[in-house]
Amino acid sequence: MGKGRKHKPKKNFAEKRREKQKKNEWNSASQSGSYADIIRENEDFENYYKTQGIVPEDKWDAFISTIRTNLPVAFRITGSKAEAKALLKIIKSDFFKEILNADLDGDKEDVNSRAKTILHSLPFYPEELAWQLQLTRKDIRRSEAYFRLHNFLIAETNNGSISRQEVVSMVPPLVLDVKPSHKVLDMCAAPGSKTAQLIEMIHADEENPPEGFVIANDVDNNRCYMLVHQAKRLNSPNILITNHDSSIMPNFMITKPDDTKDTLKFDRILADVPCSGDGTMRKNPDIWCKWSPANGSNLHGIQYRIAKRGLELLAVGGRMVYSTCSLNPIENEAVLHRLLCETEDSVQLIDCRDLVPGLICDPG
Ligand SMILES: C[S@@+](CC[C@H](N)C(=O)[O-])C[C@H]1O[C@@H](n2cnc3c(N)ncnc32)[C@H](O)[C@@H]1O
Repeated sequence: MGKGRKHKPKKNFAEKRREKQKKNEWNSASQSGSYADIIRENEDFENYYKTQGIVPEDKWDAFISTIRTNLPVAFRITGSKAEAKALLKIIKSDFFKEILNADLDGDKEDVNSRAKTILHSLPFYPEELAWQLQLTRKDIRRSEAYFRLHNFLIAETNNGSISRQEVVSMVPPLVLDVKPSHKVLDMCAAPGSKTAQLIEMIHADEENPPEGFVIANDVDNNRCYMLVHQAKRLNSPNILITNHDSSIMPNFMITKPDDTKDTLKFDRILADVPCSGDGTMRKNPDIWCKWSPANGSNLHGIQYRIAKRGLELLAVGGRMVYSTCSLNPIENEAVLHRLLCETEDSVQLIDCRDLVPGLICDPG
């Protein structure tokens, strides 16, 4: 018998891309690189938002200078409660303090307070499970200690114990207030960082299997594979992925215990709609070069249609969160205003700031 050729199982394209993405996640997170040369100015952007009055006049200068700076990296501690607790202990331990303090000069108190600025937990995230890290790529190159910290975070990301996620992206699932019994629909879910949070919330009670589930949908077939990856990583049997235009999402039919059919209504819906993304300039500085008021206006229609379909699929007494990563009132307040006018008293806007204590925010 001839020697068979040894076939190494080939990694498919998506797997290779994901591996590369994981490695790059923390590298690109520490920023600079190819974006260093971008001039962070756009006259139309400034005129538009100044005229819209999105921040009070006395806060404009602080606002504009902040959005010109790079975004700090943030991550969530994931996994079971026991695993999360163990990792949190490491992050709060002397091992971490030593790493952070190793490169700082000054007296002890000063060093400790500067180390806290570099790595600190987010006040509004429950149980200290979300953290922000203020390190640039330059810091990591410059310091052996930060390089070790960086490698620790990459290793923990690879084994699924932490998920890199922007701070603002953590907010919509928090205010959705998902409980293990809830039927949840995530209408525009890919790449799935918020879906992961929703699934974790469904599994919050580790003693009992949840009654609820998450249906994660995205119109983009390729991006749905990212959702499959998230679901696999979290090992949950309580997720279903669908690939549909959510503005015309069909009804989901269920069979009740008495064998009759009914339309499924959701207790919680997340409409994290496609948007111009101009709130992500600190992470994607190329938006400074591309920004135009038309970007937001062109998206208002689809954003409204997705949110409207969401309300139709929502159970009476349920909660829907509408979110974008745009600053533009045409994509935010105008969509909600239109829906509230059309639905009259059947839909209510609720104040959920009590679910994110310490988050600095203003009413729209
Ligand atoms: C802002 S991203 C969602 C981010 C995601 N929720 C997360 O946290 O990772 C918007 C997503 O909406 C999807 N999308 C765009 N139009 C859609 C539509 N009509 N129906 C469903 N998904 C849509 C895009 O493919 C994109 O993945």
